[in-house]
Amino acid sequence: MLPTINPTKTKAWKKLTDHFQATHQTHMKEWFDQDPDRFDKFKVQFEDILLDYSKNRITEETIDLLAELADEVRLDEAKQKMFAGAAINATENRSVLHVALRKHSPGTIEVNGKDVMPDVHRVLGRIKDFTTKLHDGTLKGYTGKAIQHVVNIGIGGSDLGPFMVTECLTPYQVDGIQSHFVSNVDSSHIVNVLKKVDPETTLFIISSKTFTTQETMTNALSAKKWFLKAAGDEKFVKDHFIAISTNKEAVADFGIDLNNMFEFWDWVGGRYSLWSAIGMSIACAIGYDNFVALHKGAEAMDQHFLNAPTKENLPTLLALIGIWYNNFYKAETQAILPYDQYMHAFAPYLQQGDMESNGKYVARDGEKVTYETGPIIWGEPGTNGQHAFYQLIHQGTKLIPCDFLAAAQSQNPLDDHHEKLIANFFAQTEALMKGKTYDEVVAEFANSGLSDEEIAKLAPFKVFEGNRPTNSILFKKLTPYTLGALIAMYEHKIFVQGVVWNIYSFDQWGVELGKQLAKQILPKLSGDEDVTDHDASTNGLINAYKAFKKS
Ligand SMILES: O=P(O)(O)OC[C@H]1O[C@](O)(CO)[C@@H](O)[C@@H]1O
Repeated sequence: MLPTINPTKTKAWKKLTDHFQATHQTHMKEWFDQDPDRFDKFKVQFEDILLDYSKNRITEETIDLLAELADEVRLDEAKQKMFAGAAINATENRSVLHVALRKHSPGTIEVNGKDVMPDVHRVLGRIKDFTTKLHDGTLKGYTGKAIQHVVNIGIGGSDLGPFMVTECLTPYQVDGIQSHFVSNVDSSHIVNVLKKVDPETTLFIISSKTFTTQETMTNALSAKKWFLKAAGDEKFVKDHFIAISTNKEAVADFGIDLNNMFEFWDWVGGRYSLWSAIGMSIACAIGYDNFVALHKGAEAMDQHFLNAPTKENLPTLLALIGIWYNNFYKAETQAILPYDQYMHAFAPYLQQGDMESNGKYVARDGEKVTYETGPIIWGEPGTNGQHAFYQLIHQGTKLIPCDFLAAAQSQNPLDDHHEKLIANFFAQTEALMKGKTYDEVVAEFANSGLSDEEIAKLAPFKVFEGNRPTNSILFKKLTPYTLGALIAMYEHKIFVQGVVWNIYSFDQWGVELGKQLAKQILPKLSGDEDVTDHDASTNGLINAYKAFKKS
């Protein structure tokens, strides 16, 4: 169990509140002007990943006080507990061991007195055997043709992580294999995918921790029906359907041969499961060795997180800076802005990772918190975002801390595309920090031919306050290893924030009520009778739906 410590009652919190009052009106530009070493002071490099956090509204004292806060809430103890397999997910009485899934170095990790590592490596061995057969063409469909299409059917953590990684690592895709993902229960999703694949050469991976999730089970049944329409015999299902789950009975009930089931365990949270057999679709897409490289990057980040002091610790720094804005500046959101088209699914992935983990208003003692917890996560790849929502980041009324991410080496070098991309990244963070003063704007009008009066009218619209915070995360290349490290960095950032906010980051009770009510509403959508047993709005919507459907 993690201790219950209200962060707002710590000495550090009080000091941070005073420190905020003393510093929040200072423009970052002043700090840059005063200190030519500011970049060197506020940058950390871990292997090929550089974090520049100098363009934040912080001083060295801010970081000192945030580090004190981390100490007072006993962050180190919480880390040790997670890595040692303690049941820190107390509301479900479970360990939280995604770090065990990517542990390739020797050592044991025990859950209830049993070392989990042999099982982890046994399943990894099965993934290796399976994907080797897929890639050498010995995995055949019911007519003897080699498998060419891999369709992952899952949702939430059983989709977002594998989809994001597969997209990020598109350049590593194994020749001859095409990956597809189906998540939404909206039939358009599966119908569109099924149009692109051939039953003779398609493997369906049914990914669901519980194997009860409505969306996944509905899509899986539709896939099976579609397949049987072509194959004609249940005996062929075993050649085209595999299951990734913790629930053997449900997998068997669905009709999947248990030899085709790849297991994981209840100590793996859905949104932390891409490292487990849930990553089968990743290994199918990029090959087992690259899947292991992804693991190894994450494992290296795990060790860095566990051992590096706070001020050199990438996940911890990102977490504490996030707390500074969330709780003292009252920023409501956090933007994730990868300057990398292959990372287009990174922000949606982190939406679940972060918001399902830290979107909680109940503290570890069961009382309602009196302070802000998890931010709203959003974002799009640059430069597309620049032409959509950056106006608001630059000149809107809201403070939006942003993480900018990019690789120095392009996966597809072409003329000066990459230089232009990177120039935009650097320029945006510079503009957000510096802004543009009234005098600078007026000076730009020098040869415009406009009168002083016309200039004075226009100038206010062209002023940028600046002082808008960014983290810059620059890495050498988006390899499997580096991607693994980046994902683990964000996972641990989320962990640190949950520890400080005194909440349980590894349950997700907040998704249950909607699921329950959907089950109640479903049968009422058929039949002619008017529905009257919900609130007026819900009754009205159900009845309007039925009327539209009939008409
Ligand atoms: O893997 P499962 O059990 O189908 O669950 C899918 C997703 O549903 C949730 O339980 C809630 O949306 C997520 O936490 C999880 O990743």
